[in-house]
Amino acid sequence: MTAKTFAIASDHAGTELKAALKTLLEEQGVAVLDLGTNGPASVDYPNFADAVAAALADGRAEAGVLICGTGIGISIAANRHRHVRAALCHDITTARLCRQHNDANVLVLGARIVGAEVARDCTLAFLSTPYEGGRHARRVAMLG
Ligand SMILES: O=C(CO)[C@H](O)[C@H](O)COP(=O)(O)O
Repeated sequence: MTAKTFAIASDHAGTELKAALKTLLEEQGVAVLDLGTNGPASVDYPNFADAVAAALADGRAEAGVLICGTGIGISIAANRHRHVRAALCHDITTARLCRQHNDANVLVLGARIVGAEVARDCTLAFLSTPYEGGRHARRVAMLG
């Protein structure tokens, strides 16, 4: 992943994890565009998936991180956008393979499912793993 700027967003279930991952990304030299939410008030995760999708579409960011309670709803919402390949990851292996095989451009995490250390490992793997292309390119092209 060669993204210079990551867009990051979560619903109310993911604000604490979002803050931690924002710091982690910045420590890795990545610029972070924080699209909320930033308080404890209950919000609707599709709006935050749409915000990250819009940032990718208009070039404000090259990749994204999305977080909700399970990661499921926000990944469903994100993948409604044809330019988004959002991957819900639960461990370092899925975070690595979603880059190598799927050229995922959005990492999705469930804040109520994975612990903070696993989420950090997933983020670092996502950040550091390049897309392999080759046989995967034909399949990824079929997604768009
Ligand atoms: O995981 C989620 C969607 O997939 C949401 O974070 C979850 O549904 C929010 O639930 P609640 O309103 O009870 O906090």
